[in-house]
Amino acid sequence: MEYPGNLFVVAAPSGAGKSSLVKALMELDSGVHPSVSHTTRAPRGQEKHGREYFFASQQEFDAMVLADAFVEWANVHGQRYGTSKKMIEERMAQGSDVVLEIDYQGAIQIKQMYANAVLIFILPPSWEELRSRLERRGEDAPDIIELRMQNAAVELAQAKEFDFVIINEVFERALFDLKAIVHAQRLKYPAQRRARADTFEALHLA
Ligand SMILES: Nc1ncnc2c1ncn2[C@@H]1O[C@H](COP(=O)(O)OP(=O)(O)OP(=O)(O)O)[C@@H](O)[C@H]1O
Ligand SMILES: Nc1nc2c(ncn2[C@@H]2O[C@H](COP(=O)(O)O)[C@@H](O)[C@H]2O)c(=O)[nH]1
Repeated sequence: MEYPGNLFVVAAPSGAGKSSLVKALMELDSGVHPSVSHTTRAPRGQEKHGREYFFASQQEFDAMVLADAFVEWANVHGQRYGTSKKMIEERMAQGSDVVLEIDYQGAIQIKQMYANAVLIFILPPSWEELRSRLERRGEDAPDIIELRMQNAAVELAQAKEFDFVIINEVFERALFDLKAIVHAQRLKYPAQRRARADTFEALHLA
């Protein structure tokens, strides 16, 4: 089914900067809305239930899997994470663009379900910088950082499966690339060209 809203999937190894980029994009563009995932991991820092994630017990997560409530879910860094089908389909049906910050396994499942979804992979500029961003963020214990660095090797090998790759070295440059992808996608399908409908009419392309 084709919805009036677009679906963007942003994946990256932990620490590459996807949350920072998506947050900055949403501050600039009120047409892009996040999907809040469910996870079995515990909240960290200032995270709030319903804002960063819906924090679920193993039993609650199992029940959602059984009820077919997730459009995708995966095991990531030893925890389970999933995207609610109802949340994203309602938003896209209303004409909102939805952005998912999920791992590569989820991204591949999403592309199988929604052929028009745009898959974007964020690369760090180097392994050293990836580790140092995880350390500087100061939210994960050393053993968790080690696990995330090991998983990053597997994740980076999946970048070639994505529609676009952005290198997040200079933050503003990476944000510019992300904005350009979003704007270009909005012009692609007739139902999504509202912002420049006048141009398409003038060119007899409406
Ligand atoms: N271009 C950049 N240059 C320097 N630091 C950056 C850049 N982009 C993001 N950061 C910093 O790197 C850290 C990791 O970024 P962020 O939390 O956005 O990563 P993430 O990919 O969303 O990680 P996770 O998957 O674990 O949530 C943060 O402290 C962020 O401020
Ligand atoms: N497949 C999915 N992956 C998800 C989802 N929500 C988040 N994630 C990914 O998990 C890791 C770790 O996140 P963190 O918040 O614990 O640092 C990261 O790669 C996320 O993108 C989801 O719904 N599905």
